[in-house]
Parts: sequence; structure tokens; C-alpha cells
Amino acid sequence: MMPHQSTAITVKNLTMAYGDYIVMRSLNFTAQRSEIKVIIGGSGCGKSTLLKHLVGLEKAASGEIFYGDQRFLPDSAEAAQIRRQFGVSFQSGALWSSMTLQENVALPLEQYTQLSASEIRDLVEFKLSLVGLAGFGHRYPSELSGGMQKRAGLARAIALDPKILFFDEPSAGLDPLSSRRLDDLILELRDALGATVIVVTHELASIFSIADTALFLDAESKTALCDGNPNDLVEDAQTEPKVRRFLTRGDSDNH
Ligand SMILES: Nc1ncnc2c1ncn2[C@@H]1O[C@H](COP(=O)(O)OP(=O)(O)OP(=O)(O)O)[C@@H](O)[C@H]1O
Repeated sequence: MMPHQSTAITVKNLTMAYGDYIVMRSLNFTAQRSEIKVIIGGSGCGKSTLLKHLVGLEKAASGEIFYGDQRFLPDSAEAAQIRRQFGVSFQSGALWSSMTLQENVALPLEQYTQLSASEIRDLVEFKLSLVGLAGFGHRYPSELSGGMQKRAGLARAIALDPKILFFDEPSAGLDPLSSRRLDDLILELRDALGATVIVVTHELASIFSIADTALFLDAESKTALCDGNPNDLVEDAQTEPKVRRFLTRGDSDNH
């Protein structure tokens, strides 16, 4: 059966491994257009590995990934075209320290579009204003706070109006207020771009405030134990105890 029209991402029987070491076996899930899906689970369960597979930095041991109805094979000719729809903000994809914010955000536009210098300048200013950094374009990353740097990374990730945004622990190292602002920003960007958003996070507050769905990866069984709205998962008596414990920070052990 072809994946459904409004389905942005379909993962079918995805097995991920490093050499002989299997990280996850036969994962199945979908993400709809404009859905915010968080990937959660204990340390080392394979969250970052899944993100790397989704963006094509790692190749599946077996199984398939579809964007819309297009199969995503990292080495194929179509992959470059699919990747153009991605906005990626990983820790490793931090800003270039030798470039101003303007130059950082302009980079993907210069690389991937035929826009003129003045069009790029206007777009960069617009993207910076979307993340609350209008007027900061001339600054270097070192001249910004950690929260501002994260937002600048976001501005770069949305430079090409991505259909799908990927974030790896966006609020790591931020104070609770900055982290909250970043969550609000992710919600605003989803609404403004209509993008599907995939986020790896450990932050419970973020999970409950931004996620439409939470996919829980379990290292022990090497499978996803659930994929649902986090509030429903806490309420639902059928939810795996492990997932409930995670989402309630162990409080449900007392019930
Ligand atoms: N390049 C690699 N080569 C071999 N094994 C790896 C590699 N990267 C990760 N692993 C292993 O794969 C498993 C999953 O790692 P991954 O980084 O995806 O987990 P994670 O859920 O993102 O962890 P954390 O929450 O601690 O960031 C771990 O056992 C890790 O040691």
C-alpha cells in the first residue's frame, strides 16, 4: 500500500545497526504533515541514531523510509532532492564561529538557490526576525548567549523553508525560561511553515508542551514501546509501565 497523502514520513520495518550491533529492530511509525513528534527513551537507546537514519547520515541495516510517497535511499539521485526539504539543527551542526549570523544563515541560500545577494539579505533578515534576532545579523556567534545561538541555529535550519525539521536536543544546556521560549518558537515555526517536526529531547516540560506524539524507544527490547500523545499516554491504563515511569519521572511507581 502507498503511504497516505498527508503522511510526511513513513518508517517501515527499520532495523538500525552499527556493524553487528543492532540498535533497534523493525521499527514502524509515521509522522503526519505539521505533526510534532518527539523521540524519547533512556540514554543510549538509539534516539540520535534514528535521527541520523531519517536524514540519511546512516544507512538502514534493513527496512524502508519514505518521505511522502518517495522512498528515501541516502545514496540515490532522488535523495538530494528529498534532503532539500529538510531543516536540520543538530548539536554537531553548530554555527560557524568565523562567520556573522547573517553569513551563517545566508550560507544554505547561497549554496542551494539562485537568489541575488539582495534577495538573500532580505530573506536572512526575515528568518532572523522569525526567531527573534532581528538586528543581530552582524554579530558573531561568540557574541551571543547560548539561547540566542540556538535560535540562530534554528534560523539557519529554516533558511530554505523546510517541510521537515529535525532537532537533536534543542534545549540542552539552556535555562528553563530560554528552554520554554525555544519550545514556543518550535510551535510557531511549525505553524508558520506547516512543517513536520521531529525532535529528540530529554526535557519532560518540552515533551508535554510541544509534542503531538511521543515515540518511546526501549534499549532492552530494541523496539518502540509506544507512539502517542504524551498526555494520553500518562492517562491510559494500558500504557507500558516503563513509558509511564519515564513520563512521570518515576512518580507513577507510587500508584
Ligand atoms: N558510531 C557508532 N558506532 C558504534 N556504536 C554507536 C555509534 N553511535 C552510537 N552507537 C551506539 O548505539 C547505541 C545508540 O546510541 P545513540 O547515540 O543513538 O543513543 P541515544 O538514545 O541518542 O543516547 P543519548 O540519550 O545518551 O544521547 C548506543 O549503544 C551507542 O553506544
